[in-house]
Amino acid sequence: MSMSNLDFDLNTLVKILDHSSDEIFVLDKNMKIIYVNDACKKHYGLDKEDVLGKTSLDLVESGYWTPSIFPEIFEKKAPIAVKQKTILGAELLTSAVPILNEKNEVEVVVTTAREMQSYKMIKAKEESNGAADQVEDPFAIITNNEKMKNVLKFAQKVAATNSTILILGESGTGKSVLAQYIHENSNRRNGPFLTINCAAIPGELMESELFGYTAGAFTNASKSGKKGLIESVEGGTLFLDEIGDMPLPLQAKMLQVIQDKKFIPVGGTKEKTVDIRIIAATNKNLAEMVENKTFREDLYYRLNVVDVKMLPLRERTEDIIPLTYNFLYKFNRIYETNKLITEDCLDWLAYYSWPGNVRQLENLIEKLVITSGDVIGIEDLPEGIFSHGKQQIEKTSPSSLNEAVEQAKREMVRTSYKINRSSRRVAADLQISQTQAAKLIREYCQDLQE
Ligand SMILES: Nc1ncnc2c1ncn2[C@@H]1O[C@H](COP(=O)(O)OP(=O)(O)OP(=O)(O)O)[C@@H](O)[C@H]1O
Repeated sequence: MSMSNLDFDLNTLVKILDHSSDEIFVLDKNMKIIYVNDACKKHYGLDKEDVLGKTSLDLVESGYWTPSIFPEIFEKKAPIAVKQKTILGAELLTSAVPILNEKNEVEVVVTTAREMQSYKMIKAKEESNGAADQVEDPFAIITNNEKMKNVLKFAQKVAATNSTILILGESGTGKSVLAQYIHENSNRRNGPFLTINCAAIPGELMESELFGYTAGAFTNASKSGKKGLIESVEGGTLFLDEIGDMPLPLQAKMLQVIQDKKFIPVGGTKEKTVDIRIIAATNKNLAEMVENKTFREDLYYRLNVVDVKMLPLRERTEDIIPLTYNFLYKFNRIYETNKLITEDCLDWLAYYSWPGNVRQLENLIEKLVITSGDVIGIEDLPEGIFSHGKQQIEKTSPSSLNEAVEQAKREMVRTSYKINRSSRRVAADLQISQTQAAKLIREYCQDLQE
């Protein structure tokens, strides 16, 4: 893209550079730092103002990073990449590229420094003897969607209280992840977090599993009785997943636990008190179940005091690509691979409707990491991904100007796509933006993928 196509001013350009997660800094011919972006703060703890105007030698001598890269680049006048360590302990992969003038002298040096995340992970894995999972925050919820960010903010607020929370949302949207997130953000975080899937425990077992039983409560009961799961969560959080599947008789007992923190074990007479917080989740329409008398109204209202809704993935499409990268990273680590994914593949993933939500995306990426070659391409994607919104394209002679334009557009996009096979190259070929190219490819070239 030529500069004349850029529709923004210098301030916007500076803003763009400041949002780069890589550090960018530029030196003049005297090794004086003439530009640096905001990433210098996270690498060295220095503000731009502390860096600009200094020479790189000043900063190396003050111990901000080591080793120095610049004397060598002025000598060799060729790009160099080295590993550096900063005063804050960040490990960087730093690449410097000299720009030479007509006399073959170094005019400026453009340097980028990127944190070596994967390197850190490998090291941590070696040091922790395989327990590398601790390095990553397992409770992080990835989202770029404003509504979901508000959900997280709200969840943080209610986490600090002791109130019961009902999480609603389709299957696979991350309800369990949110429940765990609330627990980790609450002052119960050092207590236990226990998930009970109400759909998975048979109805007749659920009562004794949850509430425990006294000695001789029923045939085959253990002689000494048994503590229930609810008691084992003392001081922590109980997550009742699929609460809509809890049998009606048990719902009354659960209501008492929520309201009074009290219950009576099966076969017992003495009430027990517990200090637990309850989070419940469902993908069912509880209000409808109340109407049909399959869910207790009083329990519904008690649960529904604080409710949180997880959005389906199709309503937060901006999360698809960050989640894809996250899962690719995760499974590359698990399977000790280094798979990459093509832009076109990402385009198709972003276009798909994901009826199984985040879980479906996660499962697909795991499968692709296991089964694809070094680069995951369109040919690795399952058929179903392309059938969403599929259009039947038939060739007919145009009966109006609009139709003729449409047909010509389609032909151009299809011809370009057959040759170029990527939205970036089609964009360059047809002189349109990549977003526009991706949209047109989706519209006109679906059959070329199959
Ligand atoms: N925002 C997210 N960031 C990272 N991983 C996520 C996110 N949301 C969901 N996941 C992952 O997606 C999978 C499905 O999430 P989860 O089990 O929480 O969904 P759910 O809504 O509870 O599903 P169900 O109703 O079927 O129990 C999990 O493996 C979870 O780790």
